[in-house]
Amino acid sequence: MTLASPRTKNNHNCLFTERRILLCCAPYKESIGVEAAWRTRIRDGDRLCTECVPRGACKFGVSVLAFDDAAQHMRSTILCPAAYEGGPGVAHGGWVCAALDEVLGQTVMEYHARVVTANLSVDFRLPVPVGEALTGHAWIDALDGRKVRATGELRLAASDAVLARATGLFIIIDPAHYVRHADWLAQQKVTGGTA
Ligand SMILES: CCCCCCCCCC(=O)SCCNC(=O)CCNC(=O)[C@H](O)C(C)(C)COP(=O)(O)OP(=O)(O)OC[C@H]1O[C@@H](n2cnc3c(N)ncnc32)[C@H](O)[C@@H]1OP(=O)(O)O
Repeated sequence: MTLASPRTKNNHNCLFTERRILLCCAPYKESIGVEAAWRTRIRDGDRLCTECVPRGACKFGVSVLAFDDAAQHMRSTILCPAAYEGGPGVAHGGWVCAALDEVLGQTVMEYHARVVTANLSVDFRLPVPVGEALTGHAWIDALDGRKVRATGELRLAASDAVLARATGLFIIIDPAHYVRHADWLAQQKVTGGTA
């Protein structure tokens, strides 16, 4: 498959910022190994964490997202950056949790609404190599009011071996969530990082 074809553009409202975003198809499907039916979105600015927005990329190395809408299943390409090396050549467990949080969270937000993670349970099955192509998989298990449960896996792209698995509980938040937090924090006599 040639990757040189221009992106197919669709206007779409970003769930978080209400900005118009692009849903992009085709260019990187091959890298993620997805069938043509999967809808692929390149992460060029939409639904990134606040600190990642200026650089237009996820700091944890979660890049292309592809969706099987019928199954509410997401696949993503992931590479553990060298900065998150823990043991020699392998990822720090904190990065594994962060990457799975990202993969599950993106899936829940794609199919439901803006959420925060209330609970994440991770099984570390095998060490995760740094700088090696990985895939993230996640799917929705259940929706119950504001609670969304999802499961996800981090796999080695070369063999599809499952390296880590997580289940998560995500809570749908309203637009005032972070305003309430800022108000709460203002009452806590915080010092802005000084001891
Ligand atoms: C924008 C780009 C995003 C890219 C994707 C990244 C995804 C990553 C997402 C994250 O990592 S978010 C950061 C980590 N998470 C947090 O900081 C959340 C901190 N916790 C909270 O803000 C609040 O505790 C929370 C919003 C989760 C809940 O508070 P609320 O006051 O809104 O709800 P409430 O406490 O009434 O709980 C609602 C329901 O959830 C249940 N619940 C809440 N936390 C729970 C918990 N930990 N375990 C089990 N159940 C829980 C709770 O029992 C209740 O169930 P019922 O409706 O059946 O009564």
